[in-house]
Amino acid sequence: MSNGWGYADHNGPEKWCENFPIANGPRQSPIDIQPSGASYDESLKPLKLQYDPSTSLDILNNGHSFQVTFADDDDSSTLTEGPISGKYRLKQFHFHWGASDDKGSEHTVDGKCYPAELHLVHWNTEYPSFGEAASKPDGLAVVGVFLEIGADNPNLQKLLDAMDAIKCKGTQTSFTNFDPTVLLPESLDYWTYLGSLTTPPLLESVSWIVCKQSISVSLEQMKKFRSLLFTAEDEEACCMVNNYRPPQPLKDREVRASFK
Ligand SMILES: NS(=O)(=O)c1ccc(NC(=S)OCCc2ccsc2)cc1
Ligand SMILES: [Zn+2]
Repeated sequence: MSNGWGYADHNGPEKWCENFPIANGPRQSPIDIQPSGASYDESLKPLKLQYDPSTSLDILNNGHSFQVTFADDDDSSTLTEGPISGKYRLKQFHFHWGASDDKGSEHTVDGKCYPAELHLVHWNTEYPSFGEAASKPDGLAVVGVFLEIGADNPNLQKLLDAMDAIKCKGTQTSFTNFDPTVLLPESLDYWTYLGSLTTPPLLESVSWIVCKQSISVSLEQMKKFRSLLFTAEDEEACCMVNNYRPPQPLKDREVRASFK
């Protein structure tokens, strides 16, 4: 791929294996979650998410999605309990979404796609940094939350209001005092399985934690997501939509449920 990976026909998910052969590995993400095939595990603990809003730093259009980055130089914003051991620090959150409401999520549930999916990315403090953790089988933990078309979600509004400032690839702006807890659903029941980053470098280092309950997003709010561009200011504009990888083979993995 001449100009790096993306989501177009010439550089999208079907082509990633050319530069990232792990794309065909044994624990790739996302997957189609089949609730009837998931086994309830009573040993799974409730998720413990403790976020300090003062750790939010900025919001960036990285040319693949937009992400809010957090200060991760201490244990102010962490994920503990749940299916993981130890303490994982929040590094960033971002979204994946579609050009229309019938697609956009990365994980699916019995083949159902959601219009968008939120990923809260954490790294294991057993390791010195995100970069180090990203190459370890237990290095990362990502909490996934589905967005479903419904009522306007006021908790998304601060993000959406920042979109005009990060329309183009490489643009960023300050994004302080934001508590990502407001983006979580009421119930934190979850499915969990061992997988990977869903974008290159597709490293197989992620404990996936996918919430069963979705959060709402309105049609107007989805249009705002779709107003972002994959492209930089000096390039021909290309709308940032369909920035999702389709489900990958489950292979020899189990999906566990924290709920009956
Ligand atoms: N969609 S995802 O949640 O699986 C996801 C999360 C993080 C990333 N990548 C990040 S944050 O990369 C930072 C740079 C890096 C360093 C070592 S490996 C990647 C890619 C995909
Ligand atoms: Zn993601």
